Amino acid sequence: MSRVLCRSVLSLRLIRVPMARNSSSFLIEDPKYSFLKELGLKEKNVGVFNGKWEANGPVIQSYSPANGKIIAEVQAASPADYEACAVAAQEAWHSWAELPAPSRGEIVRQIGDALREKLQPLGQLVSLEMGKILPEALGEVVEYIHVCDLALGLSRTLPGTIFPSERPGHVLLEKWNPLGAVGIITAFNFPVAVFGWNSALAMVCGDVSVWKPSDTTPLTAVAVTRIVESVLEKNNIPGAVAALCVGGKDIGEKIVKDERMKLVSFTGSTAVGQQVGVEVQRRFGRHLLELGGNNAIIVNADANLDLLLNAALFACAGTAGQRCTTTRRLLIHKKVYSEVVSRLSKAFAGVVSRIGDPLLSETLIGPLHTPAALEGYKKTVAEAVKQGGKIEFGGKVIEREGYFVEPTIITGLPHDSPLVKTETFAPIVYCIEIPDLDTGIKYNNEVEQGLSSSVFTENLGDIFKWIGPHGSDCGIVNVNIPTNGAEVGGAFGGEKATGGGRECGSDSWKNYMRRSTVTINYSGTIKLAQNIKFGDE
Ligand SMILES: NC(=O)c1ccc[n+]([C@@H]2O[C@H](COP(=O)([O-])OP(=O)(O)OC[C@H]3O[C@@H](n4cnc5c(N)ncnc54)[C@H](O)[C@@H]3O)[C@@H](O)[C@H]2O)c1
Repeated sequence: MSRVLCRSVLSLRLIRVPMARNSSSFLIEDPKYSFLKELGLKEKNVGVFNGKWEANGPVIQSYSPANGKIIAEVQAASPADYEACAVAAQEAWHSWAELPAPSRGEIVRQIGDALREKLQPLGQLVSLEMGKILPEALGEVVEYIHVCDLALGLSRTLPGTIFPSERPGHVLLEKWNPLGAVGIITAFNFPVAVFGWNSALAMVCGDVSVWKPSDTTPLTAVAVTRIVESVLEKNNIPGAVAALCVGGKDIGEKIVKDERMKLVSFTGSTAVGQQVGVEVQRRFGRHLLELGGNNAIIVNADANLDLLLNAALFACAGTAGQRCTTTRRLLIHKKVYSEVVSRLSKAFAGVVSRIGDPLLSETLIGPLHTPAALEGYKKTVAEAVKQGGKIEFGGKVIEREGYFVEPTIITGLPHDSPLVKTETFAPIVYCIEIPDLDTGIKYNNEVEQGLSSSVFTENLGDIFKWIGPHGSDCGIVNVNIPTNGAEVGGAFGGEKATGGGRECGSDSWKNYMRRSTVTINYSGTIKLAQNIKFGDE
């Protein structure tokens, strides 16, 4: 319910206007934000890159959620601009796919280095435009750098298996080839990393991409694309290998329906992802879905509570609850329930004074991203109270400029209430008492989403139960760490309504390639498999 409301209010934020005449009040002109110019951003930016920067669509004003002020403007894509991107990307694919994978890896390595050079200003931009605190924003850029490193190694190790053939004089092997053009649609909350996860692997696999970022983080997308462009240009590679198409739902829908986009990698809400999945399937395209989460930590009776509380503070309140992996449910053993709720409330109280401007070093929690998210938070808190929930801590919007709320702990709601089973993208955690681990696992698994989960325990047997067939049904199954903060290397993604996609590590490269099973006969005679005799031979 709150998601629907969020979406309708969000659209109010996307004020599409003619280019503003008097733009002197834009934050980009404030020397405090000089890092924006270090990234090549201006008051008015072009949001479409197809090898050339040209856009004819509506103008989007990008706001800082910390103060509601306009940072700068970005001209988004028109339908014709999208078409130009798709055509240019396809054209660029021919030469890109012919480059040996290690040469493509070398380009991705250089992108990693170019990101290292711009780490600080790019992190600052993410912090200003998305609202996460600077250390987390820098971490997000570092994730892109790490995935470039991973992709570089992959470019020299992309496998292909040879199987023993049952036929003499035959070779049976698997050959992996690039897909072609890939559409990448990303969410607001990881405006750099999620593109990086997809782009770096897709590039070494020999694919080109058309990226449609969230229309509330368009400046970050322009800055990232400029960094990638600088490397492509230096190496005489067509820019459309990494095309950018800033836009809203309209451009997203074009990508989803476009048969030229062999894979659509979509990161966002479950509601939109479900439509995307169905539409892409309708044309028998491939999809990679990274959707919503409703993540739980189980606190066992024997949990190390110091460790748990340290983890839970970041997991529940960090990023103002705007990670897909944020902990939204704490399933706490009855023996330690009261202690955990009381100590967590104290920990939350300790960070309230450190909610504020995400660019300041003392800040631990920044704002929500939009006024719509603020409304979603208020609505969920009000509904929880109406349904008999108790606000143990927080529950209020902070009266100051920007979209700030208190991290919130709610007790007293049934484990299976619709509110508890819904992802509200804000720092709200429900505490639920459990009699034992089995019940905790049952509650963990009863929500529609299946992204991340964690148990805090010192018991080896419980750990193996948790990671086994009757344990957590999520894609990420942690022990004694928060549900959030994944590292590059392991596959990232979730089951059920989280979409089933995997990115960023392990064998997720397979998403970006097609597999051919090849049988080569060098025997000089035709032999059928299974020794079948056909005709009179
Ligand atoms: N599982 C993951 O890896 C992961 C990572 C980050 C965020 N998320 C999820 O994303 C959500 C928050 O992000 P959001 O608010 O930006 O999500 P959203 O679903 O509102 O938007 C995501 C993207 O889809 C585009 N879009 C909207 N309608 C579309 C349509 N009909 N067709 C194609 N594209 C369309 C948007 O413009 C945006 O670029 C949360 O649910 C969060 O859990 C998941």
